[in-house]
This record gives sequence, C-alpha cells and structure tokens, in this order.
Amino acid sequence: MKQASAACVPTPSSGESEEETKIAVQNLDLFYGDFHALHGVNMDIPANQITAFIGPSGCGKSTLLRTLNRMNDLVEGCRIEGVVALDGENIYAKGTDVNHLRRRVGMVFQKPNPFPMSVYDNVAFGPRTHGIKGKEELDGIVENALRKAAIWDELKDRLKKSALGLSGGQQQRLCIARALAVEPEVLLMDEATSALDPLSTGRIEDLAVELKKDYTVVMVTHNMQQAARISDKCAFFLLGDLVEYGDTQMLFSHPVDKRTEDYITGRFG
Ligand SMILES: Nc1ncnc2c1ncn2[C@@H]1O[C@H](COP(=O)(O)OP(=O)(O)OP(=O)(O)O)[C@@H](O)[C@H]1O
Repeated sequence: MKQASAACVPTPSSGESEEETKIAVQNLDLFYGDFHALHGVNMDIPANQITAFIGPSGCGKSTLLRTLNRMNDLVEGCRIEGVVALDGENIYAKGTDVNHLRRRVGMVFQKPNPFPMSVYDNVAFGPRTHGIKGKEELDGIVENALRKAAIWDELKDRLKKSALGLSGGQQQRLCIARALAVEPEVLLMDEATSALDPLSTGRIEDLAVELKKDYTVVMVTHNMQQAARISDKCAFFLLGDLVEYGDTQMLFSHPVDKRTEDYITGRFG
C-alpha cells in the first residue's frame, strides 16, 4: 500500500463548537486495484460521540471504516491517498506501528467471531498478546472488560465455558469486551447488530451509548432507525462519495442534499 506523506497533521478545529476531533480524514482516496472506491473524503470524527456511516450497499461505508485502523492493509491491491489522522498523527505515515494502532482503534464485526476457547481466554487474549501474564491482573482486566460490555452478570459463572456456547447477542457483547480489554480509544463497529435479534440489538445500542463516555464510537449501519436513535453525527455515502455529514438530528430532519433526502425517506437504497 502506498504510504501517504504527512507525518503529523494539525487537528482542525471544529469552529465554534467545543468538540474535540479524534480522527480527521483528509482528502482520502482509496483504490482496490483500478477501482476507485472512495473519492476525496473529508470528515472530522469527534471524540466521545457516536458517528454513524449510512448509505446503500456498496457505497464504501465499510471501506472507510477499515481505513481508520488500517484493516485495508490486509487487502491485496488496496491503495490509499490522503490522510487519516488520529489525535493529529497521520496513521499512514511511514513508521506507524500498525499493531499499536489497532490496539488504540479496536473493531467489532458484523458476525460475532469469538475464538473457539473459553469466555475468559477470549477476553484475556489481547492483554496476553501484549505481555500481561499475571493471573490477578488478568482476572481484573477480564472482569472490567465484561462489566463495560454489560455482560459480566450473565457470564461471571461461565468464565471457563466455551464462548461458542453463548447466544449470538452474548457472543457479540463478548467480542466487544474482547476489544475493550486492550483499552482502545476508538471502537469501530461494522454492522455489529445486523445478525442479532431486536432485543440483543437494543442491548448493543444501549451499550454503545454508554461506551461513548469513555470511547469514540464509529459505526456502519444499514439500519437508519438505529443511526437516528443512537448516533450524534451521521455521514451519508453514495458510490464512494461522502454526500452529507453533520449532526444526526439535522441530517434526518433537514437534509441539505436531495440525494440524502431521497435515501432517508426511502425513495431509493
Ligand atoms: N476487497 C475488495 N476488493 C475489491 N473491491 C472491493 C473490496 N472490498 C470492497 N470492494 C468494493 O468497494 C465498494 C465499496 O464496498 P464496501 O464494502 O465498502 O461498501 P459498503 O457500503 O460497506 O457495502 P455494504 O453495505 O453492502 O456492506 C464496492 O463496490 C465493493 O464491491
């Protein structure tokens, strides 16, 4: 993957508001081989808020989400131009420690993907990889992460049982706990509720709202009600273009672009 040049980018101020920008995306173009998947995307993602990416299938939501912790590095032929700055530092600058980046920017996927091991070992996996070995310390980390993911009470007596025996909703909250166990600053959620029933979806939504106190949450969702319910900022994409980005309430009540209006009113997509 081509490396962008800027090593350190000043975090743009967000004008009159007091919002702190956690991630600044600047002039971002992404290519899969010859296919130009993202076109000159610019957006400031605020700290301690939920930002939702919406738009029809194939418009580039997941692609953009994956640029935020360089998951696209794993895709052969993927090339990026532009800047993604985390706390003002370009994550595509030469010399970036990608493992450290992914520790700071964790990710939860559409399908819950617990490892075939115990509940405890799933959550302890990341910290162990980072060299934490002491039982007492690991016990504390596991409990804390499961509490933050609002699943401690359900799982505290099943820590040694296989994670594969949990329900889909429990597995997804376990995956969130696993992501939180390495103390990230940003949590990326790629359609994290689309495989879940309404009750489990509600739990994850409540959890996301709770988590934004401590983390910056960025989510891709096909569910516009979900974006309207829980996100603070919303970005609408179409065919690789960021069409409109702003406060969720404004975007849903007074969309500026006709294409946004057509999409949120269900005229296409
Ligand atoms: N690994 C890849 N190689 C080539 N093209 C890809 C790859 N991943 C995605 N694309 C293409 O990039 C475009 C954006 O895909 P992406 O998955 O980001 O869209 P999306 O908005 O998240 O879609 P969905 O809502 O269906 O998940 C699509 O045209 C897709 O076919």
